[in-house]
Amino acid sequence: MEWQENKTLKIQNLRVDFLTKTGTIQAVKGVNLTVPKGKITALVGESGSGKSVTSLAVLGLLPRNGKIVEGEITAEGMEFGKLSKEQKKRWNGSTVGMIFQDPSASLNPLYTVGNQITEGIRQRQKMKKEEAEKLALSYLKAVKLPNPKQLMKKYPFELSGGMCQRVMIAIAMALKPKYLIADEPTTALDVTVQRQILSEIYRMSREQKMGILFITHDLGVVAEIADQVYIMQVGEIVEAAPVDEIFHRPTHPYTKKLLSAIL
Ligand SMILES: Nc1ncnc2c1ncn2[C@@H]1O[C@H](COP(=O)(O)OP(=O)(O)OP(=O)(O)O)[C@@H](O)[C@H]1O
Ligand code: NI
Repeated sequence: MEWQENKTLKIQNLRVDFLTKTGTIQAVKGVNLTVPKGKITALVGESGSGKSVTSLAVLGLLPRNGKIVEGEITAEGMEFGKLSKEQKKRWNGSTVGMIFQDPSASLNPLYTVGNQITEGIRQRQKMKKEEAEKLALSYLKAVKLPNPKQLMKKYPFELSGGMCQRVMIAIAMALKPKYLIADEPTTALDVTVQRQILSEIYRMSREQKMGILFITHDLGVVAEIADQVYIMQVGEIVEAAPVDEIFHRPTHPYTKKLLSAIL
């Protein structure tokens, strides 16, 4: 798959090791991945294959014992490894945004929902508080959260998991990152909410030309929204192809196994 350089988030030969008491774990072993703008790229693989570690590495958010030992991550003409501390802060959020697997862990428990979205908006563009609040309200409406006005005054602990997840998506929309990594964003949500979130994510990719890396176990979801698919197994990408090819002409035995499990 060929994509224009300046319109992709590119991960090249990424290796991530974890140091543990019992030795070194090679969690990611030379991953190559290209996420083009305006499209949805799915990253699929069994539990423990290194999907979350790959995305945390892209954001510079690896746990303390994790280390990028090799590789390059580039977007918008910048190479992540060469950025200053300040630039890395900006990269995280405005170049690449993330919706985490566990939404309760990614919202700040000390601030109201309204505060968190409004601050996100004002970080990105200078505007009066009232204006930012209006905009925040419109993003909460866009993710179909009920009673958005009251919701603005609530703290994360007052919300369900599904609501937190939608708030995270609203924040991602407000920050308008060039790329968004969504790590299992709809696991543990009921089906109706799941559908709404998927269609919001799809809309962001098309309308805002956002490049989305969508991590999931669910091949049904992949078939529905992804443009291209990467299959990961024990720290490596074993197959990469446009979505139709993966479903109709899988080449790797592991991909075939995954597909046979859902058919
Ligand atoms: N802090 C850590 N210390 C040691 N090993 C870790 C650490 N974090 C992750 N790992 C290891 O890295 C590997 C990849 O984990 P990762 O969370 O990326 O898997 P995943 O593909 O996201 O799985 P899941 O689908 O369950 O979310 C696993 O073997 C895991 O044990
Ligand atoms: Ni994960």
